[in-house]
Amino acid sequence: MASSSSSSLSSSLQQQFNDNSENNNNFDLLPRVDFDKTEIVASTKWMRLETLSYLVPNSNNEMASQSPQQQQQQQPRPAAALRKWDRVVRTTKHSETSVDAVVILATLRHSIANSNIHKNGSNNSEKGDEIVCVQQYRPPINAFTLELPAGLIDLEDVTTNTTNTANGDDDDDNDDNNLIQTQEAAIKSAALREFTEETGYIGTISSMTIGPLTYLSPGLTNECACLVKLDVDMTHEQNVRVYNNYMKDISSAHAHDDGDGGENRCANTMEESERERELTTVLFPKVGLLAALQEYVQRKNNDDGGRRENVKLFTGLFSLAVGMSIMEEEMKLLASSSSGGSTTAMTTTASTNLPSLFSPDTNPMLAASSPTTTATTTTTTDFPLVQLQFMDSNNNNRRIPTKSTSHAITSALRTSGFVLIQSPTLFPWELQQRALSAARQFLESEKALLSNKVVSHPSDPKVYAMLQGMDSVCFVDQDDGDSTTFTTTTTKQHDLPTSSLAPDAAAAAAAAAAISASDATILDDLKEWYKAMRQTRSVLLHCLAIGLGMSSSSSSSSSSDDDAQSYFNNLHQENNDALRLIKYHPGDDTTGNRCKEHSDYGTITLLLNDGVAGLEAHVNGKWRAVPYVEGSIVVNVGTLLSEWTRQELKATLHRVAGPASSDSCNTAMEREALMESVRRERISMAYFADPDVVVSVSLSNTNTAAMMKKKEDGVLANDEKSGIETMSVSDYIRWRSGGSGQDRSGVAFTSLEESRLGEDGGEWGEMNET
Ligand SMILES: O=C(O)CCC(=O)C(=O)O
Ligand SMILES: [Fe+2]
Repeated sequence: MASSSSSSLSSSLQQQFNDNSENNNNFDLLPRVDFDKTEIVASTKWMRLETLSYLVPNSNNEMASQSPQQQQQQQPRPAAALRKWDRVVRTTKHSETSVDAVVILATLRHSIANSNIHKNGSNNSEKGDEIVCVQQYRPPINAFTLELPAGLIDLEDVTTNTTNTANGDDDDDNDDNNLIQTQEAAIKSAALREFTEETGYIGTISSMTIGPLTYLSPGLTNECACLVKLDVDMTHEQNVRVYNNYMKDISSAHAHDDGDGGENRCANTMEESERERELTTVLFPKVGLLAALQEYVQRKNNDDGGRRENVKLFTGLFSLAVGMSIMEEEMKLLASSSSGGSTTAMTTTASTNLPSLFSPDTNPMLAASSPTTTATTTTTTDFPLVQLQFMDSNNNNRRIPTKSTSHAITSALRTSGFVLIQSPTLFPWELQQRALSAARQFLESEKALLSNKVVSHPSDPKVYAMLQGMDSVCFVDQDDGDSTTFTTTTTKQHDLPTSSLAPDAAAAAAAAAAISASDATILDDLKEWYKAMRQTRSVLLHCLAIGLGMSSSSSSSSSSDDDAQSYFNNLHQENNDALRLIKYHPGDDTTGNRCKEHSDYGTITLLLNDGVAGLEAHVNGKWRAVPYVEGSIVVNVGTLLSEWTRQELKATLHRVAGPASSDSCNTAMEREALMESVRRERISMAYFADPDVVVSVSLSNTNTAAMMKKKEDGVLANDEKSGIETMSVSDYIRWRSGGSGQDRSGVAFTSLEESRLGEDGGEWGEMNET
């Protein structure tokens, strides 16, 4: 930039600069500090305030653009101007260029524990890696901060390592090498020590890398640090212990405030100074780090179970998270463009999200008291990913979705009927993995298979089980939806007895007994997921009421919040929701579809799967792969909600593709990718939100209405004119579930089948279940 400035400096001045500068001797082009002129303004045990004198070259550009003659003709002018600058220096600093501190980026490698499951008995095989952060009180800002663990480098680190590496050789090159090695060793030992002191974990150096010297706030101080990357090996006994304590803390925090998150106080390894700083460890998922941080900060600053904490972010951590989120977006775009999404328009990209992060009035981290107005949406326009964000609320523990979250979700459900959502608060990655693992274990447990809790699907290559209920969530016996039940029991009394849908405590106990006591945690994990999904359903229905403009006013008064909250949720008070656990068997070329095309029949469906590809939705005349994004779940609309909204929200056909659905593959490679996932087992969990059975619904779908009419014609007095357009939800569910309605087996219809059934009256027995 100032490439010609050296020519304007007299050689004596230049010499003076060189002599006076303790460092940067070889960088002629910089303004130079005259360290001899440094005034010490104030000094304490830890810090010094100094006023520096430095020289700035004059008018570089002007001089450079002139010819040598022009330059000679000009009046001599001072080549440089003297300037002052105040700075803070740590008294612990050894020299102008020595490193003050280490900052530690430590990854909890559950993935490493994976390959060693048998060694330590840890069963976190499904868990995603986590970043270790610390929260502590920082007096200068009178707030808590979330930071990467860090520590000052002690003189001890350097001297210990100097003696270790000194070899008596007085060769200059060797001295330099020794110095570098010494510094490196000092940095490593400081990083390992500080990390364990602050977090209790033992860092390993399998992927240890040391970054260059970086400057933390160069306008203020010459303080500098090296970033050290560490792994936390989760086969290490101490690490497992610290982690288990942390998880215990989290779940007791859960039990206490029904909230989320928790901290590990690591009391046993803590030094007095750390205790005074109220230092705690907090783990965040590596994938989705930015959203998780945002949510944590927002929650802490609002009301975390009655305790507001005023938490701020360390710049380095925030920058890291932004960088990682940019990378995640890039990867997602790559993934969706290479997995059949090539025909999908991709208009929303990471770059469009970033401005909102930096705008004080939209960013919850910058202005914790203002609600966010911009949702973070990514991936494709067909299947956007929305991070659920909530408004500030002084209503204890009530989560009010922001307008932008609500509009992003509603808009996706209007367009494709599908949306991906992420919320580390409502359904953290850790819980997802626990639930999937519990589902797998349940579906494979012999007792469950012997009981009628788990059944094989009559045509698709899968087994499934249903979990239902309110206070005592339990498994539902699966009989085969006896088709005769419907025709023989149909009367004018349309509403199903509530008890058949909400099993009682005795049934719950019986179901629980069906799996042995040692399997109790399986049931607990599944119930936890069920409850998380019930909360998520409630939030989503709140979003939809806001997004569809169902609240009475647009002001953010609590009454309109209540209106929107209850608009759809009031129709879901009986808790008829059901969670279906599904295991698709490993297939081959002869496997048909893993789940034939259908639309869901209820309000909304919340889908979690284990990442094995296959879910496809029929959007704009084409089958498109619904992307899998770690940490997110898929939401889609059922027919009832679609009907309620006069088809404003789309109940989109979807399927789990097998070899029979190669129409979605554009290339041989895509087909091979599909086959690769077909050959793998696939676990998914579909949470169906269903309305109360007493609700009536007007069906505008003529095929459905015609079908209903014909069905009723067969049983009831033949009345061609009445009851065609309206039926109760119970009738509708009964119709869609192929009989009794009790087992919610989820009979699926293609639109083709609906019309065929409409024409000829149809046969319940011909319908396939999803
Ligand atoms: O397994 C899946 O991913 C989808 C299942 C599904 O659509 C259903 O059960 O309704
Ligand atoms: Fe479905």
